[in-house]
Amino acid sequence: MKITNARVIVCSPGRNFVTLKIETDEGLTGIGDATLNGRELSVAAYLTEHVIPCLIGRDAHQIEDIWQYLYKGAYWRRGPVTMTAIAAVDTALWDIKAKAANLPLYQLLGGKSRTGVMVYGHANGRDIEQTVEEVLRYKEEGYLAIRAQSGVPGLEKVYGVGRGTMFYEPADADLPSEHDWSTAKYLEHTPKLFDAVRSAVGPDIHLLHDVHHRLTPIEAGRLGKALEPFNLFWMEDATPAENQESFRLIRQHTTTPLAVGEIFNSIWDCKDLIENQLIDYIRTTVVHAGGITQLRRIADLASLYQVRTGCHGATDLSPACMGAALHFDMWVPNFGIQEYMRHTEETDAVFPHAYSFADGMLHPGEAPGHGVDIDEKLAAKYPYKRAYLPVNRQQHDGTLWNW
Ligand SMILES: O=C(O)[C@@H](O)[C@@H](O)[C@H](O)[C@H](O)CO
Ligand SMILES: [Mg+2]
Repeated sequence: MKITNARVIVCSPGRNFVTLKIETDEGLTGIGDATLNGRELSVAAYLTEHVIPCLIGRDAHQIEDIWQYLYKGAYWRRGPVTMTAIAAVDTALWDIKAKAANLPLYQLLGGKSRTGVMVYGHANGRDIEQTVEEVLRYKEEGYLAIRAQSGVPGLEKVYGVGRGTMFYEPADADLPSEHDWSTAKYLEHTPKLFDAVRSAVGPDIHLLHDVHHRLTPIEAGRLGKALEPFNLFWMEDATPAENQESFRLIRQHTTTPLAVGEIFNSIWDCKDLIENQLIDYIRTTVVHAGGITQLRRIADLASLYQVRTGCHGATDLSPACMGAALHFDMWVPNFGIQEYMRHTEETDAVFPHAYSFADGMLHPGEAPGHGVDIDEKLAAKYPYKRAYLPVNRQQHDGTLWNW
């Protein structure tokens, strides 16, 4: 089955998405997500200018060979742009292979290992009271796991707290907006938030929190320790992960489980943290970590050390990524949890999909392939709009900080 054509579709149904569509001489097509939030057009150009010409005429079934060809053949290995582009090709090819077999993708990976994919929803509010209300709303909707983020007194805007409540979308401006940050205020507030949330929601719901890279290692150790009484499922991205040794320091101070990896793009970024058992959950997902082909390798490595998966699933990852991730989640033996930040209705309409939510779980559906398509006519009605994630500056002197 030969690849006859491939093209990049950029659209903005409420937010920007980049999608790769591959066509074959047998009439089968597949799609893959290629969205890199705030840097979208770099991946679109990488695919159009440098990858697509190399795909035409290749056997669509040779997924592994094409992966190696794009990875080793680029000479310049790894990096978010390259790996997102490779992921898009890989996802589209797995979609095609599963359609050719007339099977849902999870069957090709090894079949179902569970009845559904446990997800965590995002509860956020401007203060503790509103966040507690939101957590209870998610519980009411059947969620088994809930991430809680709240506004911090004295800070105007913080990561994780949006304009509306059900749909959180941080990319919001033609140029990056600038927020104030105060570690002291955040550290003072967050244990109080989880004290209130845990007593309102009871012991059975899994609670999660995303620190979003904003603490130093020793501050992260202190927060993890302070949160121990509230029994978190995980504390995510407690400190920036370029210096992975720093996780050793956090580990020495807390038994709160640690999750890392949504911004990693290769197995090499994950290796030391996993092998040294410095984390409990690995957050890489299909789109930014080289597709299904590499994600399986990361998960297999993680399984040797009892590290479980927790795929990233924010709104800037398109339904095509979510669909593929859910098939992976159905199969992967060391599954932990899947993030589920709901897309808007406009996005869902552009990407018709077979997955659905019921009783705290997502189900990938039984459609052949990964079960997600793109309505190109509808997509064309939503042209690309430049948008960026915000940046943080220290409140007292304006020093640029992590957002
Ligand atoms: O855990 C998460 O979902 C995040 O950290 C994301 O919201 C992240 O900020 C975005 O994916 C950035 O594009
Ligand atoms: Mg995160």
